[in-house]
Amino acid sequence: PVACKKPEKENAERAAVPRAGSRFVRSLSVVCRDGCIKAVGRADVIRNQFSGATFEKVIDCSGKCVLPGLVDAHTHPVWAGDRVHEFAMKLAGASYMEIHQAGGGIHFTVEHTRKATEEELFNTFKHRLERMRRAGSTLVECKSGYGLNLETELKMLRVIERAKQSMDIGISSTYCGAHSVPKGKTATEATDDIINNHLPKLKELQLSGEIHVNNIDVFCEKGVFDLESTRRILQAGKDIGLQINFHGDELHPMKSAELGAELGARAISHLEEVSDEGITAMARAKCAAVLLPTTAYMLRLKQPQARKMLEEGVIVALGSDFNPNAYCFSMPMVMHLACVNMKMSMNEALVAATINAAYALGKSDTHGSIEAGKQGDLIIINSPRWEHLIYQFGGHEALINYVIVKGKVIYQNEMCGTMSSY
Ligand SMILES: N=CN[C@@H](CCC(=O)O)C(=O)O
Ligand SMILES: [Zn+2]
Repeated sequence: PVACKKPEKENAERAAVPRAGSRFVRSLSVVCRDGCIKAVGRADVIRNQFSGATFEKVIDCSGKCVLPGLVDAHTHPVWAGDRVHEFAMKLAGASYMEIHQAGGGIHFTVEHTRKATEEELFNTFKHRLERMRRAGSTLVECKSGYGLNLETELKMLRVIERAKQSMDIGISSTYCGAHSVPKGKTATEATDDIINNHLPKLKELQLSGEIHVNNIDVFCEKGVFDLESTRRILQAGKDIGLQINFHGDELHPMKSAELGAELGARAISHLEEVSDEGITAMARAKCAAVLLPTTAYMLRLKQPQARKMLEEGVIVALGSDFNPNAYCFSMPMVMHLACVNMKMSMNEALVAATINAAYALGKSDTHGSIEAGKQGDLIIINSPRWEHLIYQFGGHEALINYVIVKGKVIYQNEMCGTMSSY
C-alpha cells in the first residue's frame, strides 16, 4: 500500500548515488508525509511501525507495482505552431537540416512563438504537462529556445516559471537561447548577444527571484553553433551559476562530449555521433548522456551507442525530447524504443528514466527513486509485473493507475478497473 500522512516534522534529505541497477521488492509499503517519503519497506514491517497512525489516504496496491515517478530529462514543451506539414516532408525524404536551412524547422516555430501571447503559451504548455503526467512523468526538464531574441526567451522562461509555481509537477528549467542562429545574425553575433545581453538580464532576474533557471543549453551542431561559440556560451552560463546541459554530437561529430567533459557539464543530449574519446571523457567526468530515442527513430538517425556507454560507465539517462519535430510525451514509449533500438535492458531503461535522469538534472538527491527522505513522487502500475509499462508499447494509458507528486494523488486513471491491465 501507499499511504499519505499529514506532516509532523521536517524530513531529512538523503543523497542517493546514481547506479546502473535496481532492486524490486515484493510487498512494498510507502508512507509519505510533508511531500516526502517517510518510510519504505516490507509491508509487514511498515504495518507494525505505523500501527497507531492515521492516514489521509491509503491506496491498496495488491496486484499492482509501485515505481518512482518517471523523470523526463529533455523536453522543448513551450511553443506555438505545430509542424505536422514538415513530418510529411520528412516522410517524403527531406532531412532535418535541409528543412532547417530552408527556413523551416526551429525557425518556423520561432516565428509562431514570437507572435504568441504569454497566456496562449502557458495554456498549451499546461495541457502538455498534464499529458506528460498522465504518462507517468513527475519531474520534467523544460527548455526555452523558440524565441532566440531576449524578449521571447524571457517570455518562455516566465511561462515555465509560472508552471513551476502553480502545477503539481517538478520542473527543471533550461535557458536555450542558443537553440539556433536567429535569422539576420551570424553565429558570432548571436553568441555575443547571448553573452552580453541575455545572460546579464537572466542573472538580474535570478537575483531578484523573478525566475529560477537551472540549466544552460546550446545546440552544438554543424551550421548552428560551432565548438568555440558553444564553449563561450556554456562557460558564460556556468559563470552565472547555471548547470551545463546541452545538445551535442547529434547530426555530425563535433567533439561536443569532449568539450562537455572539460567544462564540467552535468549532461549532454543526443550523442548519436559521439567519438570513442568523447565517451571515455564523459565517463571520467561523470557527465550524463541523455539519449533521445524518439528523435533517432523519427529522423532515422544512426542510434547512439548506448551499450558502449553503459559498458564504459557513462551515466545513461533518457528524455522524450518532446518538441514540434518529435511529438511524443510518453516516457514509457521512450523506454520501449531505448530497449528495442538502443539495445538497453528493461532495468537499464527504467534506471535511465528515473534516478539517472534525475542525476542529469542535478536532482538525484531528492528525486528518481523510492527512498526515505526523497520527494514522494510515485506511479502505481495496474499490473503485478512492472515490465508491462515498457512491453505494452503505447499501452500506458490503461496501465498507469495513479500518479503521485509530493505524496498527493494528482491523477487517478478511471480506465484501471479491478482487472490488471494485461
Ligand atoms: N536538435 C535540436 N533541438 C531539438 C529539435 C528542436 C526542433 O526541431 O524544434 C532536438 O533536441 O531534437
Ligand atoms: Zn532538444
